Amino acid sequence: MNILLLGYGKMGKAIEQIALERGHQIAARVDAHNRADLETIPADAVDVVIEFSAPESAVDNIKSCLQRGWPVVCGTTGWLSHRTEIEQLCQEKEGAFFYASNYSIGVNLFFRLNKTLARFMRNYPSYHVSMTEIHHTEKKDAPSGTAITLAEGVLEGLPNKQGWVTKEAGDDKGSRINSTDAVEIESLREGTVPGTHTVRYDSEVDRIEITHIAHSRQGFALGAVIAAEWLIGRQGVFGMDDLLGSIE
Ligand SMILES: NC(=O)C1=CN([C@@H]2O[C@H](COP(=O)(O)OP(=O)(O)OC[C@H]3O[C@@H](n4cnc5c(N)ncnc54)[C@H](O)[C@@H]3O)[C@@H](O)[C@H]2O)C=CC1
Ligand SMILES: O=C(O)C1=N[C@H](C(=O)O)C[C@H](O)C1
Repeated sequence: MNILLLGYGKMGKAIEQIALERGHQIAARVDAHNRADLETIPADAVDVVIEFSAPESAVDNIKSCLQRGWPVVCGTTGWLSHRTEIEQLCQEKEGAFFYASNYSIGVNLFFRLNKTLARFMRNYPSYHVSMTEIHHTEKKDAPSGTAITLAEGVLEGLPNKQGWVTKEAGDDKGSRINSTDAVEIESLREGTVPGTHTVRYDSEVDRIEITHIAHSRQGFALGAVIAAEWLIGRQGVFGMDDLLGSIE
């Protein structure tokens, strides 16, 4: 397939390498400096777009591609307040849009483990749930998209919790509630860490915790290419549960 890489930074380059290894072609590489080129690329030169750019550019990028009739696989985080708008545009254009806060298969297994653990903990209110995510110092958004998905999974299993809050300031980005009623998320930025997520349940006497550690960006990149292969020929709005469900 002919892939348009929209955003050619750390992830764009990792995706290019895996796409070439899997026998695909790169139709174009569009980054901030040549963003205007997007409008000049012939529509039939592109089978699918893989968009990994920045929180402030993702929405415009996705809209431009859906307007051109291109299927879009998006991994950019930090723009989800516009999700409904994008999903409506996709339906209106009869297009195809795939989003995941994390394309790694391992993280998606971890998402399922997290939901199961949260259901187990429902009857043990003496445990306080909190999360920590660690990423490289270039990361623009906090908490990470993955941490937000994990928090949503915890909230599904623990109906008494009322939202998530960022730990440092208590100035939540999810909902304005007391942190004892909420899932606390701590965001740390260290060196070149690709992505580490921990969910923990602490009581007076012990702690239960689960951690996913990405050793590199390879897992994210491979998942994004597999999602692009899967998306071609489909119409609608999709996520990793659709993809994994279809290959289980
Ligand atoms: N869903 C997932 O599995 C993963 C998501 N991410 C997310 O992907 C995004 C990109 O991550 P990285 O590649 O590490 O960042 P990066 O900063 O290395 O690369 C982003 C690139 O986008 C470019 N860019 C900025 N504005 C643009 C525009 N208007 N059009 C096209 N390109 C533009 C930048 O110049 C830069 O080269 C982030 O939001 C990150 O959180 C990262 C890893 C995995
Ligand atoms: O910015 C990153 O690097 C990553 N971003 C994603 C997120 O916000 O969850 C996924 C991964 O953790 C790496």
